[in-house]
Formats: sequence, C-alpha cells, structure tokens
Amino acid sequence: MRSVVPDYLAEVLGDVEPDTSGEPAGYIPELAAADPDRLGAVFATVDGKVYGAGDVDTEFTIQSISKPFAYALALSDRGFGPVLAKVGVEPSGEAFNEISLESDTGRPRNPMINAGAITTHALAGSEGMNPAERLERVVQGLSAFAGRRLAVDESVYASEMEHAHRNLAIAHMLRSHGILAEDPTAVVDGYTRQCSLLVTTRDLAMMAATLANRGVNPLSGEQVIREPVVRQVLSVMSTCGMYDAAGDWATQVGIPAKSGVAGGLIGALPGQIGIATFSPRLDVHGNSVRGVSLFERFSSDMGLHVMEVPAPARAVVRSNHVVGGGAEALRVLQLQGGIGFAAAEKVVRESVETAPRELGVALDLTMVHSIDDVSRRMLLEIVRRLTLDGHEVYLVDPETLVPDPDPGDGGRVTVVGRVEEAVIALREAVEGEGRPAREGKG
Ligand SMILES: NC(=O)CC[C@H](N)C(=O)O
Repeated sequence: MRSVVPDYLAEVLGDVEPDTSGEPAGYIPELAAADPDRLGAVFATVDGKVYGAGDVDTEFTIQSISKPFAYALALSDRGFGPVLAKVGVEPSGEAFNEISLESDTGRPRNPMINAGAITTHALAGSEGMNPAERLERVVQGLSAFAGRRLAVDESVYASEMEHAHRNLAIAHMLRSHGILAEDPTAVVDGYTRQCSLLVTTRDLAMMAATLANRGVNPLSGEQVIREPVVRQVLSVMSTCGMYDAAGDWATQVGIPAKSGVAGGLIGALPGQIGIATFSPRLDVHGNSVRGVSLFERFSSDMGLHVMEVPAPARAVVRSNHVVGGGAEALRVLQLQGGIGFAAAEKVVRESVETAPRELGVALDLTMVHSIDDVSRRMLLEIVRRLTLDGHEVYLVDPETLVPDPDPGDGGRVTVVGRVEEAVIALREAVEGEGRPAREGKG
C-alpha cells in the first residue's frame, strides 16, 4: 500500500501553488534572482521517517532559520546566564531587521531578530575563539542538526555582505553598548556566512525534527543539544520566530516556527514531527507567503496546534477491584495509559476515596505505557502512605516503569511482574513465611 502522507502533501502543495503573491527578498540581489516558483514541503517524524512533495532536494540558503540553531549552540557552549545577559527573550513585535535595542541595557530583545542573532553568533563556541573557529563551530553544529555537512553559498554570502550596511549598523550599536566585545565587521561577516549555509527542505525538516525529538537527530541518533536548551529554543521560536507576525502565527498555526528570507520555513512540533516548506515569495513580514498557507493547512487539517487540548484520556484507573477474600484479600487498582500529573492526581484521589480495608493493595501498571517523574514520585508517596496505614503494598510493574522504587520514610513495596504473583506474595506474608526477595527499600 502507498503511504497516504506524500499524497496529502502533494494535494496541499497543489492547492497553494496558484498563489503567486509576494516577492522574493530584494535586498540581497542574489536572492532576488532565485526561481520564485519553487515549492516544496517535507515532514520528518521523530523516529526518522521522511515524507516529502515538490522541490525537496533543491538547495537554498538557510538565512534566519539558522537563528534558533545558533541560539541553541550559544546556550550549550556558554550556558544560560551569559547568553541571557546579552540577549533577551521578549517578542519585539518589530521587523526582523529593526535597529532597536532595550533602552536601558542595550540588549537585543530576542535572538530571532537580527540584533539578537548577530549577538548570538558571537556567543557560539567558547570564549576567545577567533572568527574562523567560531564559524566552524556554527557550521559543525548546524550540520549536526541536519545530519550532513552543510556548506556556505559564497555568492549569496558575498552578495549580502556588499549590502550589509543595516546589519553593520546594528553590530556597531551593539559594540557601542558593550554587548559585542568583538570587531563588529568580523561578527557580521560570520553571521552572514551562517545565514548563507545551503540547505534543502529535507535538511530543514530534519533540523526541526531534531528539536521536536528532544535534541536528538532522529537519523544519526546524535544528541546535538540537551533538553533544557531545546525547551528554551522552542519557547523563543513560538513567541518570536515569526517576527511581527508572531501573534497571528501563534493563534492560527500554533507550531514553534522560524522563517528565512530565502523562502524556507520550519516548524517543530514537540514529540511529533519537524516540518519544513520552501517557497521564495515573501509577505510584508519577510515570511514565505505559500509557506504560511501550507502551515495553516497542516495545522488545521491535522490538529497540530500545540494549544489544541487533547481528547480526554481514558480513565487512568481502568478498574478498582478485589481479588480473593478474607485476610488474603487484595485490592487492585489497575491503571492504564500514559501517566502525567493530572492522571497521577486521579490515582491519588481514587486511593484516598477507596480507603481500602483489605490488607493487600496492588498498583497494577501492566497497561501503563509511560509515566513521568512527578507521577512516579506521587505513586511512591501513595505507596508510603498505604504502608503507614498498615497495608502490604505491591507494584505490578512488568516493564519496570518504576525502577528501584523507593517509597521513602516508612514505606515498603514489593515489586512483582503479575497480579497473581502479588496474590501469592500476600498469602506468604499472611502465613508469615517471609517476604519475596524483590523488595523496594524504605
Ligand atoms: N529574515 C532573514 O532571513 C534575514 C537574514 C538575512 N541574512 C539578514 O540578516 O538580513
């Protein structure tokens, strides 16, 4: 059977193709010469499957889509404090190339506008690197996101540098405020090369998928950046990635995103997919016209908006019943699904309201597929309190979702693979034949 995804992508590309409004970026002559009719879209899943339609392997320059990735490198290389001291995280509501800095500190408002991105470029790599070493760090880092070595388009770079007066002005202002310590021209030169890296729509989707996949490139398996950095970058993309169209984007599309003036556009949907589109004609904000339309379609057709409230999960407590009778009766709370805070709270409530009178209580995780840290701690606290109330507590955990359970002060739990084993263990406990070997600490 043919996959439905490429057919869907081709259909949506066909729908937006007739829209020839907008203009390719004019201020970089080499970009103005690009074929404006190019059109492509790629989905890359967090487990590495790539679907595409249209011009997926055409190379174009990454431009501002490099900004979130360079920001990620700066955060990784220098740490959050030093980077935040020089670049803020407030949406500016201004154009990408606005010559504006915070009036009191001289700090650029965020790393997605040029002022912030130029500063960010200077923060990639370790302190004291020369411009060439810094550029190499950026190229190597962005290549790790893409999963292949990227190269600079020298003619686009040269073309932009000839007309880089505005970015040079911004860099000189940054230097005058002490935000940049380096030679402004060298930093703009490096930043412009960073923007001139050649990518395909496929590369961009993989870079976005790396963000969606907690910083791990789905194909190479490389952990490019750590999770706290991913969260920071995606947050800034969602508030500032589309410049002065960020509010419209957040409400209409709702996917952390970044655009570039060569016509690329990426979106990263945490835990699901990286999306990239390519179409060079831009709107007044400098965002790809057809790219924005494509993302609007993807988001509404497939419910990809991050604020979309998920359908209420099936009850986390699948059943609450008693096995056996008399002194050997075992109360079983059979849980199911993925357990996050809200689900764990329901388990807490169920155990309180049940107030089990049976000696044995088992929390059965057989049908649970995931459990986060806070929920794990909440379940162990339930265990501890049940122990203090005099119960024998069992954790039925065949897939070791709770490794080395430690219910803490006064708590005790016996881990088993099946409810039947809990029944046997309880019988042994009642008959005073000692306890099974796999006991949790407490
Ligand atoms: N929005 C963009 O893609 C702008 C990037 C471009 N290199 C610039 O600095 O002007």
